[in-house]
Amino acid sequence: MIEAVGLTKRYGAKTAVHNLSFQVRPGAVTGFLGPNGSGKSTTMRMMLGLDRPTSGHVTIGGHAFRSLPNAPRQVGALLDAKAVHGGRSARNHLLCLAQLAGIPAARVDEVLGVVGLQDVAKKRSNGFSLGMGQRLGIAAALLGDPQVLLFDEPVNGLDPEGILWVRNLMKQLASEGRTVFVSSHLMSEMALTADHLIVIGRGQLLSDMSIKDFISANSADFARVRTPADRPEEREKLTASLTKAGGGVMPEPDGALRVTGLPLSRISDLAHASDVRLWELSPHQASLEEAYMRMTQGAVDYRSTTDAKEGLQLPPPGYGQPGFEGYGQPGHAPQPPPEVPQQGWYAPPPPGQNPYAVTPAPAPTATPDRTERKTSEDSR
Ligand SMILES: Nc1ncnc2c1ncn2[C@@H]1O[C@H](COP(=O)(O)OP(=O)(O)OP(=O)(O)O)[C@@H](O)[C@H]1O
Repeated sequence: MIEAVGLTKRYGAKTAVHNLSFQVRPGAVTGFLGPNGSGKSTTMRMMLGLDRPTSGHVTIGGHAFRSLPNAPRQVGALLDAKAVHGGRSARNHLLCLAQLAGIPAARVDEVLGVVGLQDVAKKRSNGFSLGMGQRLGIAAALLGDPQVLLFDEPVNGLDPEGILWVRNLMKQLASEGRTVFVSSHLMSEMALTADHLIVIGRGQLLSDMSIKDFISANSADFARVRTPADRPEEREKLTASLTKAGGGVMPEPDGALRVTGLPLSRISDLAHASDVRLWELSPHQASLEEAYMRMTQGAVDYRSTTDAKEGLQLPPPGYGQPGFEGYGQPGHAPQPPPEVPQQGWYAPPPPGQNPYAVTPAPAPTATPDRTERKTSEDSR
């Protein structure tokens, strides 16, 4: 198990990680998500003893990484796949690592086979593609057959077959009872791979729960209802009936109705009782990506200047605020979205509390330029 307690890292005036506390349990794949610059790599580096926390601590199996006896046999990590000596062959690179950790050479050939690099094992790694480099990094992480594995963007540069392979590998490692902690920006992939999610924004914990709970806590499920296009009066009759029954009703641009607060069966019964025919009645469940966008909307440092909100619907006034009673109230005209402490495009806020909607995070200054990384104890 990995445990972070009050973990904080400051680089001069810059707070990269602020008071993070969470546990990563064995037997599951835990996804580590957050916008660019939110502190994921910094957190992982502190886990691996590559950066020293300013305050707080992080332990693996109850020990700080630096005091773990024979750490490579207990913890394997892929942080930066390019961190290899390009003049060495894949096999020699792994042999060096194995010798340093007292791991038998036979294990090197074993992991080369596991990651599918056996045919290029004798080739210099500076001729490797991005995907081959990732596979070599994963082989290095697996070398000591460790119980705890950390992967920073493991599918970066992999083709679809490679991505599927990594997904199955992570799941298999977790099913063997290992602790698997993996960061990624690929939400669709995370949704298929991870059981549990830890989400951070601007160095602070935003969420720590199962994927299923995360999606339901950060999405507004609704039903799409469509009545015959040539009978607007049926649409109005149904809107009145659904609203009277306590549902929220909002028209969609294509003529359908977006209904919240009523189960599908109730919508169907109300339509039947009002003598309204339905051409469509379908549930809409948010994807992990939608839920993630809502959760992190106030914690994104870098955004395009082009208008990515095109095509997104404006939420009705009060949406996501305590006391909001649904769509379809009389006189509901689209209003500008509530203030969020960022510029850029807007996605509707989560139904629950968004920490950034209430208390803007202490804003560590964002510097896309990382030239200052050369400072202090950055030992990479
Ligand atoms: N050695 C350093 N010196 C100064 N600032 C740093 C250093 N390392 C990280 N930072 C800053 O800390 C913040 C967090 O960076 P980090 O690389 O941990 O984020 P991340 O979530 O991994 O980002 P990405 O998803 O883009 O990889 C960033 O603003 C970054 O510029």
